[in-house]
Amino acid sequence: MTTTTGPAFPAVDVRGLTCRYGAFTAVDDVSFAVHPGELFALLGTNGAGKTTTVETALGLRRPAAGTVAVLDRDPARHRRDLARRVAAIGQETGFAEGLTVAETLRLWTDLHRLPPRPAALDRVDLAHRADLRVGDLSGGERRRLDLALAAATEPEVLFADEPTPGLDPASRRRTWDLLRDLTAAGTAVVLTTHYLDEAAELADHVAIMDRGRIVRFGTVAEVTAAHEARITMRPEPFDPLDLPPLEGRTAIDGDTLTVRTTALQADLHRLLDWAARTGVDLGDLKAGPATLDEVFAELESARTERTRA
Ligand SMILES: Nc1ncnc2c1ncn2[C@@H]1O[C@H](COP(=O)(O)OP(=O)(O)OP(=O)(O)O)[C@@H](O)[C@H]1O
Repeated sequence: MTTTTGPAFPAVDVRGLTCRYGAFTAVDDVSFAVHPGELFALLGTNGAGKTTTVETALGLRRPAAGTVAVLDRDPARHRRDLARRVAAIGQETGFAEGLTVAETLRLWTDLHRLPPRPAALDRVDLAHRADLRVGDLSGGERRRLDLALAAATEPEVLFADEPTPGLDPASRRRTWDLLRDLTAAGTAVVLTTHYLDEAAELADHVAIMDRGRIVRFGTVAEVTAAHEARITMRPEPFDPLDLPPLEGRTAIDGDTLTVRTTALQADLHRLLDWAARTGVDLGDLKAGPATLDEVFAELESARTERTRA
């Protein structure tokens, strides 16, 4: 856990990481650092290289080039040493089907030489399932057990690979709360997710990977601010020829006007001024920065255009 001064090194330090499967480069010169108490989200399309990056940080693969340090150690050489301090929850869970939930938790804490922690099940709302065999749990309950076990060890680093698919909204919220509790207690969390709302909700920093490379990095606000903001409205009465000059690009679809702009405030001001002068009603007016979804869509369409060219 975090000391009052904090360690001098990041909890996870990835520099120039390159991973290959034969001749295929799955991760290409990737660098990022995650500090204690920080949640870092690794986003990307299918096959972007997220799992390969995480597996390398867990010491399951060796890099073709670059370095990975977890708690200042090489995870491939110090896996056993790090196992007590680093937790991972993955897309596949490998529990003994015949044990009950409570027995599984007990076995887990024994393995980690920890005192029994039955309250760990409360944190993921599984206490009422304590006596059920793991084999009888639903898919979502298994994911919650996976998270409960990881959290019970109070890890210094947690790799959470897609922790919420298949969870109902309440369980998803509870998982988010638990991840927040862990970071508040000083755990460095590396989250891989396809849910952009999850990243926007939880992450201090995000990196978007595309075909092995990090193509965007920063806080969610920084990543979205680098893309065009959007203003939409249904002006009434609406004569497109009467619009004031704007810096952004306008598009009209039926009675809806959309403006994509890098000058959100200035263009909004011009539109409000125009509406006040001309008596136009700006129905359903919405204005805001790009969302992570829109950033993804833009990256995707830029990629499609490059492929076509
Ligand atoms: N064992 C392997 N042998 C060959 N290629 C592999 C192997 N494992 C992964 N790959 C390829 O490496 C690339 C990166 O895979 P990876 O699983 O890291 O992506 P990901 O971002 O986690 O994807 P997803 O979001 O679909 O889980 C993909 O193109 C994948 O097909």
